[in-house]
Amino acid sequence: MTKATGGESVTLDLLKEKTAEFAKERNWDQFHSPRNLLLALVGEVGELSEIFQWRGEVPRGLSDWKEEDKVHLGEELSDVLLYLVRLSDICGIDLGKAALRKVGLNAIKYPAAGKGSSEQT
Ligand SMILES: Nc1ccn([C@H]2C[C@H](O)[C@@H](COP(=O)(O)OP(=O)(O)OP(=O)(O)O)O2)c(=O)n1
Repeated sequence: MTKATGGESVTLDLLKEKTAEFAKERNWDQFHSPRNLLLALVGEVGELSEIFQWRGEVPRGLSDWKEEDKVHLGEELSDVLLYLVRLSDICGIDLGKAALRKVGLNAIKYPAAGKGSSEQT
C-alpha cells in the first residue's frame, strides 16, 4: 500500500478524516452540504479535463509530459478524489465498501468467460 509522507497508509478512511478535519478547523462544515460538494466536485472534474483539452490522445504513462504538468495533473486528480470522499462522508456512504460492492456487481454484469474478447456492451 502507498505510504503517505508521515508514514501512515493512504486509505479512504484517512482521507475522510483529513478532509473532515480541514473543514472543521476552518468552520467550513456549514458550506460542505451535499449539493455544494457535488458542484465543487464537478468543477474540479472540469479543471481536470482542461489539462487534457486540445492535447489529442496522450500516451499511457504520459512519458512526453513536462514534470510540472504531471504535478498539476496530480493536484487536480486529488481535488476530485477529496471532494468525492467528502461528499460520500457527508451523505453517510461508506465509499470503500460501496466501491468494492460495485466491482462485484460489474463482474457479474460483465462476466470474464469470454476472456480475450474486448467486446463492450
Ligand atoms: N470550501 C472548500 C474549498 C476548498 N476545499 C479544498 C478541497 C479541494 O482539494 C481544494 C479546492 O481548492 P480551490 O477551490 O482553491 O481549487 P483549486 O485548488 O483547484 O484552485 P484553482 O481553482 O485556483 O486552480 O480545497 C474544500 O474542501 N472546501
